[in-house]
Amino acid sequence: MKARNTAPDIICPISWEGDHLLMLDQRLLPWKERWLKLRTARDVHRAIKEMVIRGAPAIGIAAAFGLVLAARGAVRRPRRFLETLEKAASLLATARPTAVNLFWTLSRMMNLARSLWPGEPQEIFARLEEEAQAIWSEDVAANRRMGHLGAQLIADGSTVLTHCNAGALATGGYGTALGVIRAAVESGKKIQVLADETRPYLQGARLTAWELARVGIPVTVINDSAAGYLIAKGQVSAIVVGADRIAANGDVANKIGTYTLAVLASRHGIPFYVAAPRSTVDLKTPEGQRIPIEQRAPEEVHFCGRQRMTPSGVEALAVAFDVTPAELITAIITEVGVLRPPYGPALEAALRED
Ligand SMILES: CSC[C@@H](O)[C@@H](O)C(=O)COP(=O)(O)O
Repeated sequence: MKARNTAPDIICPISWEGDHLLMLDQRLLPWKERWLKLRTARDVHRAIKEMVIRGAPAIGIAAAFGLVLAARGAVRRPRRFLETLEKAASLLATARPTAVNLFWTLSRMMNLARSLWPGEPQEIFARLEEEAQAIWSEDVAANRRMGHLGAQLIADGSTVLTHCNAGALATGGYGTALGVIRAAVESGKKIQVLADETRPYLQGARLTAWELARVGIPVTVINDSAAGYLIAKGQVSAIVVGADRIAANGDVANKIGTYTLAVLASRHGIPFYVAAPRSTVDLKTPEGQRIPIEQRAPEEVHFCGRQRMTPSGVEALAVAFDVTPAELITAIITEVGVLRPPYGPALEAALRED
């Protein structure tokens, strides 16, 4: 069954068309709005790896539809149905290592497939399609709930700094960190947003700025290295970011540069909030140092667009994420409540909630 969001203020990175997945190519934003047609799990794997889609919850949702596409193709080879799905899940799991949402959705989808096997492939395909749609709509609902809860932490007249893109493009729609900002604005508060450009991939300059402009929230893009100066001058009231993985003790992996902001927030006594759904919590990883951190191709640092910025012969290191220790985080905003330290028991309790 087709599924898409059509309301004008709803930005959504994917559209499920019943026999293929449409994906907004985030590599081309804000210059071009091009939708790619994906027909196989292999297409989805490539799209995640190459950052056509990015952001922890969005990667997870895309992977769920990758499995739906694999199931659709496997209906024609019923005897190898489950084996085909297992292979597709293993492939999708290699797309990116840090965002735990990818592994969470793959195991949710595969647990369902295994529980229905042996069975009628067409029927299992239909159930997987429903499950992927449920994962997607649950994410949007979680975003809205987080937005509502998080907005209460943001005072009228605040200037909020955010990093990377934790908005509708990075989720099923609406956003985590940007959801908090959007909900604060929707509740009538006057909010200024500062968006770090987020070198090298420029998720802040390209995507956060595009998204906020689209929903009519004024945003000022700053170069990443300006954050310390502005915070020291008292020009930032709070920092709100998303997360790619939250370890059992509350340490948070997020886009490289997040840790620097948390240190600055602590030094200058401003709140540092993380907004993330429970699908981003990984209780199996005890602490942040155990979270696998993605390193991307050095070209992402060497180049700005098509222009090489470094002399030939020098090396570059493209570390994609860092870890912010729990002690630097003022609160973790989830869909079931605003968690405060100590995060270990708070996260465990949040995951037990219905
Ligand atoms: C709601 S998205 C939270 C995070 O996934 C986001 O802040 C982030 O770090 C994304 O990194 P990316 O490399 O663009 O996938």
